Amino acid sequence: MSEQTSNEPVLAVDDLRVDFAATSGTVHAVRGVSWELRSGRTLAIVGESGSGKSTIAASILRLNPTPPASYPSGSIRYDGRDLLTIGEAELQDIRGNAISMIFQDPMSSLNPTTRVGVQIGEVLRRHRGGRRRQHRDAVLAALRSAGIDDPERRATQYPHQLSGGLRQRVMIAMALVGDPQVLIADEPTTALDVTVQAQILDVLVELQQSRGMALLLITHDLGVVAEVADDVLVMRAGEIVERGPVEAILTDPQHSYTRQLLAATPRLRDDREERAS
Ligand SMILES: Nc1ncnc2c1ncn2[C@@H]1O[C@H](COP(=O)(O)OP(=O)(O)OP(=O)(O)O)[C@@H](O)[C@H]1O
Repeated sequence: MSEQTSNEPVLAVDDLRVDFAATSGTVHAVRGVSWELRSGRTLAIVGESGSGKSTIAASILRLNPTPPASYPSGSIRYDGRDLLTIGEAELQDIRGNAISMIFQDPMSSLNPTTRVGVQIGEVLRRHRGGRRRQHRDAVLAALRSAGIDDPERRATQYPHQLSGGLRQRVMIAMALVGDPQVLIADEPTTALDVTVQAQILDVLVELQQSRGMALLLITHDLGVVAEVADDVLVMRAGEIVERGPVEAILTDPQHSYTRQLLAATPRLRDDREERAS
C-alpha cells in the first residue's frame, strides 16, 4: 500500500450519485455529492432520516444492493483506485482491513454462535493468513484498545453474554484489528443509552487520535457531532446543503435547514441560549 501524506485526502468522493430501483419508481438517494476525508480528521455527515447518509457510507465499501437494484456513479478514490470500479477481490482486501465499518446494531454483524475472540481472529486470518491462534495477542490488544477490561475472559464469551455497550466495543475491536486507515461509523451510538453513548464516543475519539485514523461518522444527532467532529457535511434529500468546520456549523449556520436541525437538538439549543444570554 502506498504511503499517504497527511495533506492528501485518504478518501475523495467526486459527484457520487446513487439511485435505487423501488417498486414505486427510481429513488435518487444521493444526488451528486463531493467531499474529501483526511488522515487524522473526523468528518461527520449529518441529516434527517432518509437524507442519504447511510447510502453514502455503504457506497464506500459497495454494500448497497447490486445493480439493477441500485446504481452508483461518480467516483470514490482511495489509494489511487476508484472503489466503485475495482474488482471484487481487490475490494475484499480493502474491506474490514484498510477501510472498516461499524454499524448501529452490533448483533447484525456478529455471529451469535461464535466466541467474540474467534470472530476477531478470523478477520486477521482472512486478511493476513496464518492460523487464528497466531493472532491471539493482536485480538486481545484490539479488545483492550476498544476499552474492554479483562479481554482474556471477554474473548471467550458469545455476543449474547455481553451488554449492548460491550458488544459495540467488540465491533470496534473487530474494525480496528486490521489497523485501518479509515473507520466508517454509521450511527454507532444510536441504540445505546446516554452514558454508554458517551463512553463509546470517547473510545472512538481516543482511537482516531492515537492512530491518526480518518473517521467518517454518520449521525442524525448534532450533539454527537459537537463532541467528536472536526468537519461537517449537512445533507438533505440526497444533497449537501452546508459544509464546514464543526464550530462554524454549530455557532453560525448559514442554511435554514442546518438551523432547523440545531433548533431540534435540545442540548445544543440550551448551550447556545446560555452563551447568548
Ligand atoms: N435498498 C434500498 N432500496 C430502495 N430505496 C432505498 C434503499 N436504501 C435506501 N433507500 C432510500 O434511499 C434514501 C436514503 O436512505 P438512507 O438510508 O441513505 O438515508 P439516511 O439519511 O441514512 O437515513 P436513516 O438514518 O434513516 O438510515 C431513502 O429514501 C431510502 O428510502
